[in-house]
Amino acid sequence: MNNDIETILYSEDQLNRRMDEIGQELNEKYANSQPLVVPVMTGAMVFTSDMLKRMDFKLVVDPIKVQSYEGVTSSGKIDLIQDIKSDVRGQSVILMEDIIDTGRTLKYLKQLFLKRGAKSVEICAMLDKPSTRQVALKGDYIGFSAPDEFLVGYGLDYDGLYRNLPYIGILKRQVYAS
Ligand SMILES: O=P(O)(O)OC[C@H]1O[C@H](OP(=O)(O)OP(=O)(O)O)[C@H](O)[C@@H]1O
Ligand SMILES: Nc1nc2[nH]cnc2c(=O)[nH]1
Repeated sequence: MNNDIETILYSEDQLNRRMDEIGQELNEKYANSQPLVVPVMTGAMVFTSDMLKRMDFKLVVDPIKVQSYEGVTSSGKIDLIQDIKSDVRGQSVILMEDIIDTGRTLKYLKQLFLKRGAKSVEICAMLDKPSTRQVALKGDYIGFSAPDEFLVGYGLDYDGLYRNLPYIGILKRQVYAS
């Protein structure tokens, strides 16, 4: 285990097993449609690439990049850094995320796509922290309900680091308190 990690919360095996289940749900729901899958970069990169291998329906992938965190705190302001290329009018959109925390990022993106004319917008996230929600936002496909801790690994970063860990763990406080 990486030295900066306090505890592993979700092992690679647990993540894979849960993704198999979510994949089945998505395959049932989207069997006869062709959704636009939108990974919210950069955090959703690892989760999305693993989930895509479990999706057996026709789909198009078009990433979007937003940012709102400075260190371990939400700035409360969403910066749209790189937009999607597709026209979403009449499309079913699946937003892919590593984590829902305050809910601000996904609320902003869901509203943005609905305003642009998407037929539907669903949310698929590996983690959800319901206890830290600041705005009303519900995920449609959720891997795990997580505690109020700063988590890293499997796409989740602190200061750009730890995204490549194959598991999700709690970052030691001394790493970001120093
Ligand atoms: O529910 P919220 O409080 O809005 O938090 C969730 C967002 O925070 C992280 O992104 P971040 O802004 O750190 O950028 P990143 O994807 O590049 O890691 C994460 O990937 C989500 O997009
Ligand atoms: N790395 C990381 N990014 C986040 N963005 C919102 N919550 C979190 C979290 O717990 N960890």
